[in-house]
Amino acid sequence: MKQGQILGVDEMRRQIELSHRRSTVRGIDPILRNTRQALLSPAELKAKRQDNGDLLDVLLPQFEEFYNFLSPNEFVIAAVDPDGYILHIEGSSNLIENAAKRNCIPGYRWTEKDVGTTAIALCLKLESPIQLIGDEHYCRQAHGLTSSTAPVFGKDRKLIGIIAVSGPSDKAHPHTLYMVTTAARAAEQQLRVLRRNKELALNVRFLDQVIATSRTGLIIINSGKQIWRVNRRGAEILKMDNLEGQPISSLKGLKIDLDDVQTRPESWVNKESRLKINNQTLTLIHTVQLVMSPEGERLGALITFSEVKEIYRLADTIAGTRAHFTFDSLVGSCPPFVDALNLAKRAASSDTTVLLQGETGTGKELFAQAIHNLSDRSQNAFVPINCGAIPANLLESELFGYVEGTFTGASKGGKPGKFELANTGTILLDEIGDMPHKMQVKLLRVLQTGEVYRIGADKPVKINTRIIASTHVNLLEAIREGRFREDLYYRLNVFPIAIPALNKRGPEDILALSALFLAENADDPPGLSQDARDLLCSHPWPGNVRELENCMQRALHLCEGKELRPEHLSLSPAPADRPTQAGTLEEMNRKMILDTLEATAHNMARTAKILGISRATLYRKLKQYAM
Ligand SMILES: Nc1ncnc2c1ncn2[C@@H]1O[C@H](COP(=O)(O)OP(=O)(O)OP(=O)(O)O)[C@@H](O)[C@H]1O
Repeated sequence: MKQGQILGVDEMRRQIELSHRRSTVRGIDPILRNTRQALLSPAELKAKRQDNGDLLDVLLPQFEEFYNFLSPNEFVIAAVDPDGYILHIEGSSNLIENAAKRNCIPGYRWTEKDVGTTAIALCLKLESPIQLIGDEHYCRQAHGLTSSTAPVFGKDRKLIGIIAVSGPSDKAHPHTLYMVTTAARAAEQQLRVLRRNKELALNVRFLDQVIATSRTGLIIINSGKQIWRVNRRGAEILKMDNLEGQPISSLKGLKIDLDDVQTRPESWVNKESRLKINNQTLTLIHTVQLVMSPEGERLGALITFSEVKEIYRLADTIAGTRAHFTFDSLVGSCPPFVDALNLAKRAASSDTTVLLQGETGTGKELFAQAIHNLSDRSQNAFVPINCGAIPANLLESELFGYVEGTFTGASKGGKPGKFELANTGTILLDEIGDMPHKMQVKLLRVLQTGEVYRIGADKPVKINTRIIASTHVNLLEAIREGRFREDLYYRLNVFPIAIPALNKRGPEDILALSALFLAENADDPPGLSQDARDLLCSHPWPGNVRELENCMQRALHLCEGKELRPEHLSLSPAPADRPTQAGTLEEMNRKMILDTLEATAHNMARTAKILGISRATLYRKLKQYAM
């Protein structure tokens, strides 16, 4: 027996007979029937009708069709839910009145258990169309009738309802069963369409939400390159509404070649474009992807884009180039240090170029970060670059970037330099005194024009970058020796700030910084013995605060008790005991560097750390001593 198919005559008769036997066994009275037939309250019936709203919406118009062929004075038509409850019945009022006498009205349940053998009960049980004629009904009251029923299936062939038609036996015809079955199939088809429409509407609503709430700008164009949709973020970035319907070429500077996207899709990923919008230049990073139909027809394209400064900000957060230090994190109270702090705070409130001067490790980068963080640019990038540590031939591309195809292997779409990355933010040109002469000329031009040329570019990029330069070198001396351009010096020396060496800051600052580094590196830091304090205050600190920080970290490793003593500090005796001749000191430095390099297997970072100097200083010393 196949679900949903009309049974052969013999099989139908056999099933009717079996049902009669079950009805007898169940003790259903053929005259009175089952007095305990289930009945819904009006509220329950209402709820059931609502639950089966889609089924009724589809079936009721079908019932009207029936009455084109059958008379409402002779036939009633009913919709039944999959539990056997009649949800709706139609026919003339006379017929409905008669049907009511047999409980054949909405709210009553018509399973075999309730009413014995009926077309509804058998259709529920067998999930196949059924026709009962006359005394095939178990109930005598229905003996003059012929009833035809057909199941309606929903998703995954699940029974979702039944159509039932009943009328006088002499008017009925086997065709009635076919009519009911055909109506059930038509209802199923309509329900499928209804379901698909609902799913589609849900998908469209979901997609609309995704597009609208995406934090990336989106433009969808059709195959004729006409803008079809722009999402909220896209309109925000472009500062334009009502772009829909316009050609994509109306965005000046955004060139889209769909044929090229099709043949070389990889070259349309993360491309850079400069758009001219309301007389302003907007730099976008965008990716273009084709949208194709399943048949391979080009429907259009999706353009995803972000403002370049958003990307830089993100890169910056990930690469850790954000400025963390503020003036609150700068420890020191001696007058020259406080003077430097006050000057730096004043510098923060303007956009002037600042020149930080101080020995290595005095905290020049910290000052630069603190200035940036107190300035109006604090929400934008802080980009430091060590001009002394980058090989001369790479420095130009690092600072200014390059355009696509400048050199073999140059990354696709070119690469922005540090000046561009720091646009609307701050660039720190660290170790400016070590900048190669050729680059000094180029830097001077940037300072004069406020524009940078990427290597290979014929057009400049306007930049709005605040410049802080720092140096451990005495620049005036460097000018005298011809190593530094005087014109560049005057451009940089607009707001000079001198950061004092640690040995000029006095015992209070040395001890305050020592306490800070101990607290930063241990949960329960030990105290300093008087001897240790004396030693710290008399040490010359050639590596300044950085050397002190390293010294404290090392001491914490060596000290196991509650008190830090001189032997934990691993500092050489007071400077008075050291040879003072310049040549000897140089030799000692050279030897110390060589020994440490050997001990660390030439690991530059570790060597610099052990010696308490920056890596840049180590490289400089290596160059100086021709090692
Ligand atoms: N006033 C300060 N308060 C707290 N920590 C400081 C202070 N000054 C310097 N430091 C510490 O000293 C270290 C060196 O600072 P920074 O890198 O800014 O020095 P620098 O002068 O830029 O060095 P270089 O010239 O070698 O690049 C930092 O790790 C920082 O933790």
